[in-house]
Amino acid sequence: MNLQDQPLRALKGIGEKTELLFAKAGIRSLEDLLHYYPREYDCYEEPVSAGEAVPGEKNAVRAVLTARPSVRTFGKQSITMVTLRDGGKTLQVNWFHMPFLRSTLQVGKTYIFRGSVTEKGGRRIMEHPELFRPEEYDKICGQLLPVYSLTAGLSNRTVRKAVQQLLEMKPAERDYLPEEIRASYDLCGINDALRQIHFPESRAVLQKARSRLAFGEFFLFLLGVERMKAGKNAAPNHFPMKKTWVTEQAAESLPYPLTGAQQRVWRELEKDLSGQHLMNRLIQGDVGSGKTILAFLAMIMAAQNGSQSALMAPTEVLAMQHYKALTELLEKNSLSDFHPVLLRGSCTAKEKKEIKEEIRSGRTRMIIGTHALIQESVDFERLGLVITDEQHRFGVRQRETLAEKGTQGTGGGGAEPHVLVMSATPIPRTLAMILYGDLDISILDEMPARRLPVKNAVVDTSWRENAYRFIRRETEAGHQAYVICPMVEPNEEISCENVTDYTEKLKKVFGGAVRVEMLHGQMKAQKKQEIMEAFADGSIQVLVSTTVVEVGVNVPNATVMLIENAERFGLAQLHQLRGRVGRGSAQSYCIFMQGDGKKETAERLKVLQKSNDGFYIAEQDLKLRGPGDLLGVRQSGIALFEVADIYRDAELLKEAGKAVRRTLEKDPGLELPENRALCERVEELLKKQKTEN
Ligand SMILES: Nc1ncnc2c1ncn2[C@@H]1O[C@H](COP(=O)(O)OP(=O)(O)OP(=O)(O)O)[C@@H](O)[C@H]1O
Repeated sequence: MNLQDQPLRALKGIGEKTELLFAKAGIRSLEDLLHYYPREYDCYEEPVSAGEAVPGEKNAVRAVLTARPSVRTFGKQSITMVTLRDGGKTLQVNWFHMPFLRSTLQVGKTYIFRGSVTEKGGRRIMEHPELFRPEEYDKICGQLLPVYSLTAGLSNRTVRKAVQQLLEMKPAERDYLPEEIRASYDLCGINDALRQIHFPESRAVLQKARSRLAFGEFFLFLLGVERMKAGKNAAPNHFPMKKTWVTEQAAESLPYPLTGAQQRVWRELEKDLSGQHLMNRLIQGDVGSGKTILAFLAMIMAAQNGSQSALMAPTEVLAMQHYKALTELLEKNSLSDFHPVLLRGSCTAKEKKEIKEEIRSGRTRMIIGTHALIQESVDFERLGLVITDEQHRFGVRQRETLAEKGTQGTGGGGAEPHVLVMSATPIPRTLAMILYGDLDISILDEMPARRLPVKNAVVDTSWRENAYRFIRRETEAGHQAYVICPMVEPNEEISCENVTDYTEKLKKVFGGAVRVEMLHGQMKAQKKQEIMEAFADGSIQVLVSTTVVEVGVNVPNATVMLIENAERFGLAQLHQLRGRVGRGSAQSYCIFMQGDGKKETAERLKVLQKSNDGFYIAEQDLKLRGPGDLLGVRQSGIALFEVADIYRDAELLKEAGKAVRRTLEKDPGLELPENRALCERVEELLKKQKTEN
């Protein structure tokens, strides 16, 4: 029987009206119903006597009805009441709008009353309980019963009954998970899982069913991603680039040697750019691992091969910094002819017009910008490489919009460009696959040599004066400091530090010897630029800032980071902020100042004190925040799965990733007979995704 074609009316007791209600909840066929998983489970407790009922909890109370219920009416409202007695104790039971109970309940009979008990003025009251005959209750006692998400008019009982009927028809689905995978991960069959997810025999069995379904969802998704990637990687390279000695020369001109990881990733990039297929790659590296230079080398390689490249940064501050660093690198290597330009929202109309003309005519080969690159109508002459920095700040859609611009090139280059994405969000590889599904992943897992790990301190506000003394000492030694505040200006409703007042305060604390300035997102671009430049060249010693410096800002001479109201930031964000120091060879320090005095905050911040490793911190953040949101990961991941949860099931996700790799190693085209069901299912999934986009 193909459940997909079977309407709900095939079930007894479901008519047109109920069918419409089901449709509102998205259930249109028996197949939909089978996969409409419960939101939670209700466990019918062992009944207790009226005297034993515990306030604050749900109780099932077994009692003999000793008197007829009384009914009180107030206009159209009514309350039906009985009093259950047990020794000297009483329990009052109330129902709303059910006056008929007065005639249906029989004195002298035993009933089970099930509901939440409260205590008011020394009296225990059970409000609006479910009512059962003992023999009826015995049948369900101890069982886990499903609770479904409902729409108005559709009761849980109706859905439950419909599912029960459906399961009695013994629907049999073909299991898409190959036998061998099921055996090695100890997973039950799909039909067992479906039955048990609705009506589990026990909590243990329910857990098994859940794991099986979650694993299956991850497995299918990851396999789909691999197939999609294989398709994308097959796209021809419209901008084949020859390897060039110019990039080697640029790398050699740096004041440091590339780390082993940088060299490895650079070789991967070179291979992609010169290969037969289009590049779609993500570079993932912890803060300060040196991603930027790889982007610059790729841009140089593109320019040397006659293509334009565009680098899109998430903030103006960062775009300016990249522009400056790239310009210096080119000058040093006599490559200024590539003529880099900086396009940002705050350029004047005249500037924008000139820059756009340079891009359109092909005079410039390198374009750095912010969102302006996609917002403005920029025509590229021959866009061969698109780089987005800090991908989580942009959506996938924005990355694609920029890439699409390449296909409209004016100089005959109108074809899909290479795509490179850089991210400092350290997340496990499998999770990265969910977020950046269609990209190949390169990981920079080595920090530049001669970096001393940042020393951390978690303190409360009583330590502030010490912190200032410490900052003064560091500035006297020729170093610089950041102070981060959560707010720009004072706000009566939120008590936390703000950049405006704090800057004034520090100016007074440090006097004229130390230059203190502020930076925040609401300042004019010109002012921001001046401040950043003055901080970068060392003429400002202390920069009081909001989190605008969080991503990518690079001033290696800064050695102190003081974060006020550290409790207001997530661990991953604090790690990013800390990443602004420890970028040079001097010892750096990060002071997390806690303003809320809470023990939980101190515990959370200790994770940062313990480790400087972004991957470890991201993992702890995932664990601690549970259903929180790590830089938008949840939002992007949540809609994909019905049972699986990328946080709670992180381990399963990892295992599913391994299983996918194993399956594809054995059978890359999914052509073996045992993988037929799997292949069909994945194709279905990909087709569905395509039509949804
Ligand atoms: N191999 C290296 N050896 C020493 N210093 C390096 C090396 N590679 C890069 N650097 C320097 O390290 C600093 C950080 O590099 P970069 O800004 O590229 O880091 P990032 O990975 O982009 O970090 P973030 O995510 O914080 O932006 C820069 O000052 C850069 O010049």
